[in-house]
Amino acid sequence: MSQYRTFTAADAVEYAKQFGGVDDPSTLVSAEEIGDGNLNLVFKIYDNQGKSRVVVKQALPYVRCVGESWPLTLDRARLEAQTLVEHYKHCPQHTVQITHYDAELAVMVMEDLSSHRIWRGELVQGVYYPEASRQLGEYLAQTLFHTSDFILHPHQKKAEVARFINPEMCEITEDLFFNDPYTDHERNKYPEALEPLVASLRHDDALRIAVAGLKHRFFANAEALLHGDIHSGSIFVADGSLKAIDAEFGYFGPIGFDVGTALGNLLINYCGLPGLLAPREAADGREQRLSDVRDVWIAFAHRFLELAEAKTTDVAMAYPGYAQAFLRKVWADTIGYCGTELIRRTVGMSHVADMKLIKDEAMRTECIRNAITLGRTLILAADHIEDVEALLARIRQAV
Ligand SMILES: Nc1ncnc2c1ncn2[C@@H]1O[C@H](COP(=O)(O)OP(=O)(O)O)[C@@H](O)[C@H]1O
Ligand SMILES: CSC[C@H]1O[C@H](OP(=O)(O)O)[C@H](O)[C@@H]1O
Repeated sequence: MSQYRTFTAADAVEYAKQFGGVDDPSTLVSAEEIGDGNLNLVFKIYDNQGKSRVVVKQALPYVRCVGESWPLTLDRARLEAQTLVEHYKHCPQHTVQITHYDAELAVMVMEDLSSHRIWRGELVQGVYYPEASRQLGEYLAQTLFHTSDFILHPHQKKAEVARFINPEMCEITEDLFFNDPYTDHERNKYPEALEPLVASLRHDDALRIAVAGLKHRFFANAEALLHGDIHSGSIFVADGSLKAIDAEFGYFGPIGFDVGTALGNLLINYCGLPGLLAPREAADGREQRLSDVRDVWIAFAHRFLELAEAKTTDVAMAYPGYAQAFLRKVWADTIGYCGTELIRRTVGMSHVADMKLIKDEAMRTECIRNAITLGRTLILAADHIEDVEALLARIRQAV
């Protein structure tokens, strides 16, 4: 018989007293459910001084933002905890620490990051963290390199691919990224005025073939243990600090998917800023986003190459020039997946604050139009954009 029950705040406090790793558990007295994501319950546990001490996160047996009509595997809590534990091993400075996990209850206890703020919230308000993009590139390079064939023994790699098989969560991505926005799906949501543009996506053969290729590589290319949903709402920032959370979509997939998702969210912000801030601040913010895109890629690629040079264990893959050749493919994937993130966040069901918070309806529609147009441009041009400077030029040209 399963022990699973959905936690109340009181259950979360009791659980934290037992498994929170707090010196004096009797000081833990209350909990607040603060989940604002699409899927799970998240409780902050407070002590008798009103200070939050640890976080307890529990998976629900369904998609929170939809309800019980969309059941979802509880095993996602295991996948999230194990992905974050694995990433923490390779990049502790930029990964939230998971201190306890329970499969039966689909619960994990983690480090409280109340001293940080969710990056998306800061980006929409125009608050700039100059080190965040470089730190994100570092997180991506360390976690993706150290879980790839460059370094893992082939037997270990295959065992890891099996441990992180994540079919139900991958199916959500497969549908929401690569199917829904390109079909007339009931989950899609976009301003009526954009119907002709959205309809044109469905009938664009070159686009549909490029998206099919990206989906095929998402199915087939087990290159590294991805975070699987590394958007700006899954990243906490503070002065000089960045921490990734929320890795329940973790599985072995194409490296460019993680890098592209990260860049895609910076570019959604780039497209939304004119509707969020006054003209001068919006222009400055857009320049910062472009330099963030450059910094993420450069930090990622430099560190990945450095690690490949120093630590590659496979004889064939260690041959001089191979890592550079591999990164050229990752670059093309990155641009393509970045484009699909822009489109799925504006045409599909999972909209984000960078667009939702734009008050003026006409302006919001224009910003969404720009994001869709940019997404399409990037998917179509992915194999032809030489380097990051050429990418920035394309973005400026497109919107
Ligand atoms: N370790 C943490 N410390 C403090 N707050 C957290 C922590 N983890 C999550 N949160 C808060 O809970 C919210 C939802 O968490 P998230 O992991 O994104 O849930 P979901 O899986 O439902 O998307 C975050 O946006 C953040 O505000
Ligand atoms: C039906 S899940 C939709 C969407 O929600 C996830 O995001 P988060 O867990 O950060 O709220 C993920 O991006 C999914 O694609």
